[in-house]
Amino acid sequence: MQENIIDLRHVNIYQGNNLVLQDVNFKVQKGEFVYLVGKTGTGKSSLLKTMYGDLRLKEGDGTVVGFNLRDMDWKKVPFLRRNLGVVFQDFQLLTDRNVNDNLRFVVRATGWKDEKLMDEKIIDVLDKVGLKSKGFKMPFELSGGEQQRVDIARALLNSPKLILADEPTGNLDPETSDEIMQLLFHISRDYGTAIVMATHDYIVINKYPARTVRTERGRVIDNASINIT
Ligand SMILES: Nc1ncnc2c1ncn2[C@@H]1O[C@H](COP(=O)(O)OP(=O)(O)OP(=O)(O)O)[C@@H](O)[C@H]1O
Repeated sequence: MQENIIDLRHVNIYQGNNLVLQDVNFKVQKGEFVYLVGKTGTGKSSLLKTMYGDLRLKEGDGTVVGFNLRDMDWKKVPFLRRNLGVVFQDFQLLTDRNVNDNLRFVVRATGWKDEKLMDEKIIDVLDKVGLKSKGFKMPFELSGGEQQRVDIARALLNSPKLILADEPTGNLDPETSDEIMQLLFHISRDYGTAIVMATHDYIVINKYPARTVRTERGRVIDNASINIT
């Protein structure tokens, strides 16, 4: 049976009083990889924010990783966040501590108590992103690509069924973007993690084809042709 990791039905998304996207119908299944494209300001980030609980769902119905966004108490947002990973363009690592401590900060904040299990998990996610030997490095000692890998490792800490990535290759050179794409596709394929990735990078999409969804004139268009920009 197909498992919907995301299921939005007739959702209207607002920024303040402005309707940014209307009548959004969007489903993503287990392990699926989906690109989210669209001109700047058309609502890609707003759609992602709705799915990770940063924007409240006021109209329509939606479930993400089993959480009902419509009826969700704000207090439940941290629980939603524990069940999905978010990756940003600008990495957002804590600059005053090393990689291990960046990851430890997140596992502690999400309720882990057992130090040994925490250490094992940190080694596990660093291994998954190819950075097992870099745990003691400070963020400034890492390249942009390595910092993005740490950000992805952080997103993997709670073994999520879904990763939402907002332009994860936006700050990277083409070769490093390529490595990050290979890593994201590997995570999706081999761990069954659904990934929704907002991007402007058509070179990446052409090289790593997948279902593409576009925000345009207040709508979300599924299976969009990537040739129309
Ligand atoms: N915090 C906010 N308050 C008010 N309006 C906002 C806010 N954030 C975004 N908007 C508006 O909502 C609309 C959609 O913005 P959004 O950031 O979702 O677009 P986007 O497609 O992700 O753009 P980009 O490709 O530049 O990241 C834009 O008109 C933007 O100005």
